[in-house]
Amino acid sequence: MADTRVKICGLRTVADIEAAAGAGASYVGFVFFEKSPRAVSIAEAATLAVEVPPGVAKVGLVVNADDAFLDALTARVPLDILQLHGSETPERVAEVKARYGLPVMKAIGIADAGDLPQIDLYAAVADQLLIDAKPPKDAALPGGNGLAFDWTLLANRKYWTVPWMLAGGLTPENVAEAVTRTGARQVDVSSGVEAAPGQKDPARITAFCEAALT
Ligand SMILES: O=C(O)c1ccccc1NCC(=O)[C@H](O)[C@H](O)COP(=O)(O)O
Repeated sequence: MADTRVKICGLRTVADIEAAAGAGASYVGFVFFEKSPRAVSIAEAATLAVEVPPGVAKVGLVVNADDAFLDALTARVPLDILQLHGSETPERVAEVKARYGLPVMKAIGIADAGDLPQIDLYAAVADQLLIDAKPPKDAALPGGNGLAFDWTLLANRKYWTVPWMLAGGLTPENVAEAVTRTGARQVDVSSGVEAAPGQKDPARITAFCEAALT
């Protein structure tokens, strides 16, 4: 799977960035959602962004963010991609893309076949899609819950008109199987490479990248 691309999400320290970039990740994600154990402030992300080597894309993850927040974020942090991880409509995705001039990745939660039509809807407006597990109804977080969805739902629809990433409950132990089953060319992980919520484990980051990239 030498051409697979990896995103490590929820980085909070320089050591996290070094581990992700050193292991061959193509994307690093910063979470701007206060309730998350992985949350960083705009000021913290501005400091971290400087440490990201060229060639590694900096992704800013927001949840139903308004223009005031996005104005402040994009003014301070040199992001390469905005990841919209809330209930943003296709119209809002198009608006964000036009206003900030950055590629937009829309996260889509999947629990069953009834969720699949959303993928085509958002593929028409987003630059990339992140196909993730739908959070449980009582979940505190809209993502980063370490839950996988039924990968066979994607088995007959491997390709959309825009690039996509597989996310949700991926780990060093299951990522190779997930790639084989879904045909994903890009994978995203957060809790699967942590020692505790919000605390990345460099050894698990390395193991995840090795499993996904070799
Ligand atoms: O990670 C979070 O804390 C988070 C908070 C709010 C919205 C989204 C969040 N994470 C989204 C991601 O991009 C995760 O990497 C993705 O959901 C997969 O997470 P996991 O199942 O823990 O690998």
